[in-house]
Amino acid sequence: MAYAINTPEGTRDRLFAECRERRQVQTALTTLFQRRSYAEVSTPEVEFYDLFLQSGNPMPQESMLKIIDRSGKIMVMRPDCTTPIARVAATKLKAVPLPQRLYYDQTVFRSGQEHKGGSSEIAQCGVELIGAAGRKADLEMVAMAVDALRACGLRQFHIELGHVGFFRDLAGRMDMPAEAMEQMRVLIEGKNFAALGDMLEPYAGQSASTALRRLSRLFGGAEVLDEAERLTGGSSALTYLRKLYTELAQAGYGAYIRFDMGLVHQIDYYTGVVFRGYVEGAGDAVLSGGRYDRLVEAFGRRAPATGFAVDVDAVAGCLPSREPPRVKFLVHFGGGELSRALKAVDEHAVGTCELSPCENLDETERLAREKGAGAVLVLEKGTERVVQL
Ligand SMILES: N[C@@H](Cc1c[nH]c[nH+]1)C(=O)O
Repeated sequence: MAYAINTPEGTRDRLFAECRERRQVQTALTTLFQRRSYAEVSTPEVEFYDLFLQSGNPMPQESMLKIIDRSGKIMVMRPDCTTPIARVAATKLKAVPLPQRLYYDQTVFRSGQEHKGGSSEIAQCGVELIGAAGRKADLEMVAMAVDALRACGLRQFHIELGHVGFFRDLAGRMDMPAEAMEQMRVLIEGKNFAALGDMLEPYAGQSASTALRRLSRLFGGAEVLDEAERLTGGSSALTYLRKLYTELAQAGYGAYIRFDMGLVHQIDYYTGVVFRGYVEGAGDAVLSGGRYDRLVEAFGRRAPATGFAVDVDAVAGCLPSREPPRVKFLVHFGGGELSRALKAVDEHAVGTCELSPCENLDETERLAREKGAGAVLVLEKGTERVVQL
């Protein structure tokens, strides 16, 4: 049977500039993470599906790429980095005192984005602060989210803060069946506010329903907290967000912070502050994270935690494209001249000088012209000369 020479749906080859920009973002992020005392961990690309079942199936099953191993067990291509790291923190790192600061530079695999032209392979660089509850840890994480995007070279971006307690509190005040509650969560997550309005129509008499219908408007600067307070009569989630904001603003992060009280992540392990990073003018979030205080416990160790992951390619796609280096020199070298030839390449700016594999100078000159190089450096019998083309 004829074999189609292409890659599976949702995957693609990435060449030159894309790889360079991806590497640039990864280096900027991992350098920052190390500077803040986060240590690198790496987990397998395949995990048992049961790992995600044990942690309460935090993500839709259909988004996981599955493989059956030789014994018939279901495995999944790592759909998330946080769950395996929670497993590691509760097992391999059990004896290591908390808090633990961990970072990763890994790929996650999520299917279902292909129809939107999205990729099922997502390069993520992220951090997890495990074993730290409360305000200071949340402040560290949100500030680092801002610093991470800044370190990548982005200027026009913001971090949207929300709190899962806000929605949970409102939903708890509603007299509504559990399935309707879940349907409502899905509509809010998809920012499908028209359908949410229709769905809440029969509940119009309940006071929390007015606030839920206004969720789409509870989005913007710190004034959103005032409006949310007016609508709901206040909640501990709002008080907490206000405290965080005051301290972030004092530290100079205020201009980067916005609020979205309708922020509900698709991943379901969050228990407190949640946030997303957006670049001005780009649609999808480039950073996502939040507090997850019960995930590590699902693997046997009580440890509140918070963290975030950056979508490396999404950030790279927002950076101004830079001219790739161009070859200016070819080095033509004779017998016994290999070390001098390599030294010449190494001394030139990266990507501007390369060895010629040709045996005679005419061929090297032809090759140099083809490549658009302006000159050939000839190293023979201890001598050196430059042939301009
Ligand atoms: N794992 C989450 C991000 C995150 C890291 N830590 C907490 N949340 C994601 O992929 O969206």
